[in-house]
Amino acid sequence: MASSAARDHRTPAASREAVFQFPVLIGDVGGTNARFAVVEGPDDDLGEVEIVRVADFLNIDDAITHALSKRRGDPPASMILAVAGPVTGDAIALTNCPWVVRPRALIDKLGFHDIVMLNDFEAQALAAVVMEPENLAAIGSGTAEEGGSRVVLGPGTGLGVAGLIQSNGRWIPVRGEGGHMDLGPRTPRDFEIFPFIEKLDGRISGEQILCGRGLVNLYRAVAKADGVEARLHTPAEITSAALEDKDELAEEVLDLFVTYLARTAGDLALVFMSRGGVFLSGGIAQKIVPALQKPGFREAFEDKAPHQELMATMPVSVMTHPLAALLGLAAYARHPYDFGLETDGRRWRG
Ligand SMILES: Nc1ncnc2c1ncn2[C@@H]1O[C@H](COP(=O)(O)OP(=O)(O)OP(=O)(O)O)[C@@H](O)[C@H]1O
Repeated sequence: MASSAARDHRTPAASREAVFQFPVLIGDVGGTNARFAVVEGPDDDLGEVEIVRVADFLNIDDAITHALSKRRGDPPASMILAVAGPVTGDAIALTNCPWVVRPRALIDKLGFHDIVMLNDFEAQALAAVVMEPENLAAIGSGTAEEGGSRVVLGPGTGLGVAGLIQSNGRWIPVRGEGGHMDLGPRTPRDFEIFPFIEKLDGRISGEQILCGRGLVNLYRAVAKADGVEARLHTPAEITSAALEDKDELAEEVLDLFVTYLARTAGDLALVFMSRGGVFLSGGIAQKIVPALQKPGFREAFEDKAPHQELMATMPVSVMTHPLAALLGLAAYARHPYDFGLETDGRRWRG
C-alpha cells in the first residue's frame, strides 16, 4: 500500500510537476472573441488583457502573435488556453470558429515550453472558485456552503455546463455535454409552444432554447403558437424589447427563457448537490440580470418536489465579471496544485 506521503498529491515532487514556468500566457477563445493576458509570476494578477475578434484572424497563431505584439517583457514560457470544443489529438478544431489549434506548431513557432489546453467551461468552473462577491449578482437567497459542490451554466453561442467538486482540498472541474440534455414541456402553455420549437434530429435539447440562437427559436415558436408575426430577429432585439417593456411577445419569451434556464439549473443543482452555489456565466446572463432577479427564476429553480427545501438553500448568482474565465485560468496558472485538473493528452512540452 502506498505511504500517506506518496498518496498526498501535494508532495513537492508532484507540485513541481504541476507548476507552470512564468510568464504564462492565458487565453479564452470563444466563437466571437478571443481574450488573452499574461500572468508574469506566481504572485501577479492578470496583465493587460487583449481582446481580438476571431473573424479578424485566419488562425490562432496570428491572433496570439498580434496579442503579444505590444509586449515588452520576456516572451511567455507557457500557455494555458481554454477553447470551446473537445480537446483531443494534436490538431484541435474549435466549435463555432474555423481555427484549428496545433500546440506542437505553436511551441516551434512561438517558443512556448509548455502548453495546456482546457475546455472553455472548465475555465468557467475555475472562475466559479475565484469570483469575489462584487463580481456576482445574486438571484434570490441561499447560503453557499464552503467546499460544497458548484455548477456553472452559460447560455451563449451554445449552452455550456460544468460541475465543480472538491476532493482532498482540491477543486475538480467536471466537464460534460450538459447543454445537450433533453428539455421538455411541463405547463399547459409549454405544451402549446413546444410543438413549434425547432428540433435537432427530432430532439429538443437545452441548447435548442437556452442560447442566443435558442432564444430566437423560442420567440418564433411562441409567435407561431399564437398565430402572430415574429417581428424581431436577433437575441439582442428580443431581450432589449423585453427588458424595456416594449413588446409583449418578447416579454413572455424572456420570462419563458428564464423559467427553462431555471429548471435546467435546478436539475443540474440536484445532480451535483450544489450546496456551494449555482453560477450563471456568459454574455446573455449578464445582459438579463433584471429578468433573472424577478421571482420566476427562483420559483422554477426551487420547484423540484420533493426537494423544495433543499433547493431553497442553494444560492444562485450571475458571474458579472466580463473576464471571469481569464481570472479562473490565472488562478490555475498560479496555483495548479489547488485544482485537480487532469492534463494527460492535453499538455504539450517543448
Ligand atoms: N443583448 C443580448 N441579449 C441576448 N443575447 C445576446 C445579446 N447580445 C448577444 N447575444 C447573443 O449571445 C450569444 C453570444 O454569447 P456570449 O457573449 O456569451 O459569447 P460566447 O459564446 O461565450 O462567445 P465569445 O466568448 O466569443 O464571446 C450570441 O448568440 C449572441 O447573439
